[in-house]
Amino acid sequence: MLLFAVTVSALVAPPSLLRGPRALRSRVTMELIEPEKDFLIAPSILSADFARLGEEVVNSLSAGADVVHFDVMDNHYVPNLTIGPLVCTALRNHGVTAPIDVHLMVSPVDRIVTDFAKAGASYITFHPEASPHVDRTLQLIRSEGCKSGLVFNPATPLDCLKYVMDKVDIILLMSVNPGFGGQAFIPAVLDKAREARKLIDESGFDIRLEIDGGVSAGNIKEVAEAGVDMFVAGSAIFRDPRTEEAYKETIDGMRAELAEAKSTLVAA
Ligand SMILES: O=C(CO)[C@@H](O)[C@H](O)COP(=O)(O)O
Repeated sequence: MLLFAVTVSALVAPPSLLRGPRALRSRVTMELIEPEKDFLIAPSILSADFARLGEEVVNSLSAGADVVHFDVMDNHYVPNLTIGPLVCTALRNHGVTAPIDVHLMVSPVDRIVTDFAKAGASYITFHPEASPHVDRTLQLIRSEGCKSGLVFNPATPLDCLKYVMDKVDIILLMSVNPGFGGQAFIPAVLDKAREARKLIDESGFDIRLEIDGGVSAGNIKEVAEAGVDMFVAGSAIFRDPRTEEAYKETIDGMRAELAEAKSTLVAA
């Protein structure tokens, strides 16, 4: 399993961030340091209680989550409308220091990238169908000091990846059709995960393989064994009772399954 290396260049604030306030600048650069773990768990705040968002995010992180998954929907690229850069800034101002993984389900993409970088995004991912110039958008994200990534819907092939492998830090496979939480996992995506894992390993680049949709303690082991190392889970984590203890129980259950997956992977 590949881990991200933290490079010196990744820690240097790009010119656009240097225009921002000093406090924000140091927070943003700090959050580019990824947790040194084989597997990352990223609760999707789409299923959080938005009336208590700061508290919900802090509880999920205290419960053992690694990354905050931040779903941005525009009611154009996907049939739902959620949150933007102001909410990302609000989470940073609330004291959230974990990496924020911004999943853009918006079209067009480019004009919102800088705003999210300034708001404290750590990763920014987008759908290739939503940007006419995929290579340029990936470069833009990195030039803003964030880790860049592409998102593939369940029926979207990975074809374009081979041309931009050197420009992605993360590949996100949707295991549901984007737009809503609480949908059932689409098993055909497991084959795509194996395909993506092969591409990553053959490329030699440090690239995370993330999955999003219908992930729970019940299927996370199988997903990890297919080569995934970053797991978004919304409704499996943010559910009643909405307490840190309940979130910890769920995340601990996922980690136990991941430990088993790791044994299988090491033995193979
Ligand atoms: O991006 C999306 C949906 O478009 C996801 O992040 C969902 O929010 C995941 O929710 P669950 O399927 O885990 O409930």
